Amino acid sequence: MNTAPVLQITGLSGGYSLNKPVLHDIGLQVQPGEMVGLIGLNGAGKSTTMKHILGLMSPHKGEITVQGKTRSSDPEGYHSALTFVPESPLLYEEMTVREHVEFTARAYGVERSDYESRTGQLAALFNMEDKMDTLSSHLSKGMKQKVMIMCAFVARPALYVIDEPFLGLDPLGIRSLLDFMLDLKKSGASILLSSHILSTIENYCDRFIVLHRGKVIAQGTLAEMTEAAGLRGLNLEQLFYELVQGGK
Ligand SMILES: Nc1ncnc2c1ncn2[C@@H]1O[C@H](COP(=O)(O)OP(=O)(O)OP(=O)(O)O)[C@@H](O)[C@H]1O
Repeated sequence: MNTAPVLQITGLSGGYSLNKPVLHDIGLQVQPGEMVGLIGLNGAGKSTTMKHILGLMSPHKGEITVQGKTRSSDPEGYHSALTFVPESPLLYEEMTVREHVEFTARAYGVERSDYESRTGQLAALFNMEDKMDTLSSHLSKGMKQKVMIMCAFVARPALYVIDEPFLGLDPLGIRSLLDFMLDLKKSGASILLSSHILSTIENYCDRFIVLHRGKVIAQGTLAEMTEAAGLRGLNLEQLFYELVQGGK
């Protein structure tokens, strides 16, 4: 069956100044119900790609569509079709955990009953039930990251963009997050996930995109990428090492 991609990036070049692009002709897709791992060394361009998807930066060239919409053709439809977990938590110090989650739910037009059941489920899943009425400034680093995750998951958009979510999470939190993402995927959601923890994401992502110095140097399933590189049998970490060392 030929399905339309939820996220499609075509010929994207972009960066922080016009005369110094960081991304060079990026092309990638994420299909419905797919979890795709975006991997690359520090500075490869993963967060910059995500900032372009979120509309925090404008492409120098190329196009990004989410469910067939661009930011310029349908800004509201585009933005309501995705949520984001940033690499570092960004919270309002004077707001409680519950207020953050409620604020996000309202922004995404989540029904009250859905908000209540999802919040209860997420609080239990991430072991945050006794912190729901705590000010964010009184939370630990890992708990702050959990608030960002709960905010992204209280809405049910078509696409979740998740930037290195595991840092700071305890082992139970990491497992809960991975299992929750698998459930979302089964329900048809699409996930673009960046992480350096390759041994963890190897078993969870359907496909991978390898970014190196702002270019896509490989993409596909692990089997497809190892086959294409003539390196069958390697695990993701071994293949990644070979690809980026070879690209030096
Ligand atoms: N605010 C900024 N202003 C100017 N250049 C930036 C800015 N943020 C990132 N860069 C540059 O853009 C390039 C890509 O950085 P980016 O943050 O996208 O990398 P990344 O793949 O997410 O890395 P990491 O794994 O360290 O998070 C780097 O060369 C970096 O120096």
